[in-house]
Amino acid sequence: MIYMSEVSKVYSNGSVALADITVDIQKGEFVFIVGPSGAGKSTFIKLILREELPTSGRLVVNGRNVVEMLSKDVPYLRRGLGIVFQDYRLLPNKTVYDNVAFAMQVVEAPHREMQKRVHNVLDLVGLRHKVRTYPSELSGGEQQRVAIARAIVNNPVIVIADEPTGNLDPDTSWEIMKVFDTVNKAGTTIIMATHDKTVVDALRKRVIAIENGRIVRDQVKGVYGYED
Ligand SMILES: Nc1ncnc2c1ncn2[C@@H]1O[C@H](COP(=O)(O)OP(=O)(O)OP(=O)(O)O)[C@@H](O)[C@H]1O
Repeated sequence: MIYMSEVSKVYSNGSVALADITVDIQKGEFVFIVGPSGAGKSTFIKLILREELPTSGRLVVNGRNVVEMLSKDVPYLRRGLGIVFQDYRLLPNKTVYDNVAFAMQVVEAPHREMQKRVHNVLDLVGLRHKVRTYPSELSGGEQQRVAIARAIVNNPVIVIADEPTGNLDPDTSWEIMKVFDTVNKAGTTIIMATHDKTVVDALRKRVIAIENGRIVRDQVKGVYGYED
């Protein structure tokens, strides 16, 4: 699903964000990316999304060679990827329904199919009753559930989440993690960068630890491994 071979990323200011990363993530896996601030976690995610290109190395995402990909093919890559951010990034002037539907309009889905699918994913995240609500009228946890609904509405093969529980209290974080677990059990690969020790230690999923741009640990039923 995701294959990196000897991938390095040096930003134009000379900052070495990733060095010699080799990793293989299979379909259906749930992977936590952990490590200290500045270790390279966000850069790892940006390479998968092709927001940044590796300086060297090979990178294949969902069967596509990301390094040699033409710019015009990037939207096809991104259609197979769902993305969830720490700060939700919902459109404030659109309802819950429209925030989720918008992701399907972009790919020109037929109207009926869209309605059905949007209601289905809002059911899955437990927010069917909030379809007409605006983001400002929702709690942080509810906003994040809308963001997850939006990320999965087009049936992506991989969902990538960058600190999705970073702004949430522990109880709400658990609810969000349950939603991710349900999405994963339905077969979607999940890659999540996080500083949430409680969540990582409780779920015992694969843990990849990055420090100074290098993978220092890759555990099958891993733990967070840091004190913060
Ligand atoms: N656009 C950029 N230009 C130059 N250097 C960058 C850029 N983005 C990140 N870096 C540097 O690359 C290194 C890795 O940063 P990255 O954001 O990937 O770390 P991180 O593990 O996600 O950190 P955090 O947990 O704080 O989000 C850091 O030294 C950072 O300063």
